[in-house]
Amino acid sequence: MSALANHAFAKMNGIGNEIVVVDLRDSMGNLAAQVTAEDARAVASPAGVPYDQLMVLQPPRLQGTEAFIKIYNSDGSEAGACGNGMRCVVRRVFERTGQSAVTFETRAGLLNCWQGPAPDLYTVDMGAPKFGWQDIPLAEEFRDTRYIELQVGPIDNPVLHSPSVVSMGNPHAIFWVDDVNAYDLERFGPLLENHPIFPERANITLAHIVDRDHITMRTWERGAGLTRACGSAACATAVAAARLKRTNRIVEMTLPGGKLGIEWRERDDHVLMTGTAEFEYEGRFDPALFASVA
Ligand SMILES: N[C@@H](CCC[C@H](N)C(=O)O)C(=O)O
Repeated sequence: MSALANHAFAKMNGIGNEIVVVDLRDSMGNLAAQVTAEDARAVASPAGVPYDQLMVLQPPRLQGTEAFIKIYNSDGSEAGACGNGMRCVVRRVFERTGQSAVTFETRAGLLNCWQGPAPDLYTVDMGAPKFGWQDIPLAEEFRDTRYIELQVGPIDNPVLHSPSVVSMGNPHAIFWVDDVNAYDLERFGPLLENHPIFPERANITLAHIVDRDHITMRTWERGAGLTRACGSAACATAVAAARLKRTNRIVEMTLPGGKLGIEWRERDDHVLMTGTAEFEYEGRFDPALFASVA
């Protein structure tokens, strides 16, 4: 029987990024480790609960942390980081415990989170970006990852080309464009996500630099497809733009689902993401969902 059968969940969203939060810390103990890719896909099936990321809270492995969080994409793959999902988890934990600052562990490392500058805002320290080609990872050496040689469309007139690449605990490619809505991201997204240059696939973003303090963007998420928001992509895009000296280190990001504030902090290289998190509804997973994967 799946660890998720009959278990409580909360459906939330982080500026439109569809998130399901499941807290397996108390009730399931070591069964928590047994949530599988099949379970995650079953939850995302038409009879389940729609989501881009499933955030599974497991018992903490390190002293001083609130939980170890496993992050699943709707295709069942695991993600190292999910900024919008983290804000949803943080809101849930703050509301239940009255805390205003907390540390979680994810596959990408420790994440400090705290109440933002207004009651409905949550800040997540997403850690330091990585730029080395092996860290992203890329399939071959690129010394300068501010722009890499990659294009789609005719060789002499590419539709999209020369993305910046960044790891924010997960791989991101950012294509700089004049109008983020002028491209068929549902068509190009899967091609680029699965391009052989990205051995672990990649999240694909179209970004337009409005001015030194403001960027608009849309993202095709690895393992989840077109989303209304991707927090780690917003961090990666802000960092990539600042690295190109085209923006300041504090920027406002406009995504289809809303706005995020991003600061690439000078003193420790960490990226801070601030935004809202919305509760939608809660329920229990129907065990029948998992019957075929039992
Ligand atoms: N929505 C997330 C990122 C999700 C992870 C991504 N699809 C991956 O597999 O890398 C966010 O808000 O950061």
